[in-house]
Amino acid sequence: MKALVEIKGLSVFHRHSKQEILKDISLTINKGEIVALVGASGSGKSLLAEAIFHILPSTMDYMGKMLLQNHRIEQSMNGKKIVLVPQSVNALDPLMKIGKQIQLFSHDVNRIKRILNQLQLTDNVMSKYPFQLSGGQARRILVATALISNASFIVADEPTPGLDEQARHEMLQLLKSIQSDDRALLMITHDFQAAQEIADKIAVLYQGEIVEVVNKIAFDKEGSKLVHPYTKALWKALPENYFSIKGTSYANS
Ligand SMILES: Nc1ncnc2c1ncn2[C@@H]1O[C@H](COP(=O)(O)OP(=O)(O)OP(=O)(O)O)[C@@H](O)[C@H]1O
Ligand code: NI
Repeated sequence: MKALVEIKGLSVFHRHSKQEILKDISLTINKGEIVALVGASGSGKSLLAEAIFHILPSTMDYMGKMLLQNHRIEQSMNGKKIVLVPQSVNALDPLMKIGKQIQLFSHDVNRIKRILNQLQLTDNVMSKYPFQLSGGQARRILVATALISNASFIVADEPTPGLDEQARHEMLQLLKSIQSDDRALLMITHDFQAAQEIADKIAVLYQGEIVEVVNKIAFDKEGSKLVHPYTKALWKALPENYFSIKGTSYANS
């Protein structure tokens, strides 16, 4: 497989204290691959995305290499070769109608329609302002803009919260469809189940370090190939494992 994105020895730290929040992160994302980044709240998932896009908080800095097809990732690639679906729906411009915001990424009307429909959004969202959307609709618009773009690398920071079961399913299917193009996706998520559903590999971030990269194949019924205790805990917390009856216990211990 060909590497699309390579992150090598990335550290993110506070400028003043030099305290590291992300420590020596290395991760390769191949063409056509979906990689999920999972980890607890505050473990540094969003900062990783912010480092890639050169939008770290001004009090922070990074060291290390980030490459897209062997070229250093530059801020000028944002919204073009690489697109971030930010965690906060506040990222939508409150003063610009949705249609205009989408057209910043593409003018291909058919493509726009198809993707909006796949996300259960009707054309009339185009004439609305962000404040007229529900949280779930706003999140779907953010994802739609990324999918509508021609970016080869998409990072989606928590694309599923606030969606009902049907919308969540549609969202995951649509994210998965990126695979059929020559693109790659890094999906940042709390939702281990979503990661397991669509990702080819899952990188587990724990206290600022990637402690394990799990290939899809390791998700056998027993989760026996999982190494790190944190990954095992995430796996055990999945509903299907929590309720499976093994011997006399209810949890899969
Ligand atoms: N702008 C900022 N200024 C100072 N510290 C920050 C800033 N943004 C994040 N941090 C700190 O960096 C750490 C990692 O934050 P980050 O947002 O990357 O976590 P996360 O894994 O994305 O969490 P969540 O799942 O809640 O989104 C946290 O301890 C947070 O307090
Ligand atoms: Ni985050």
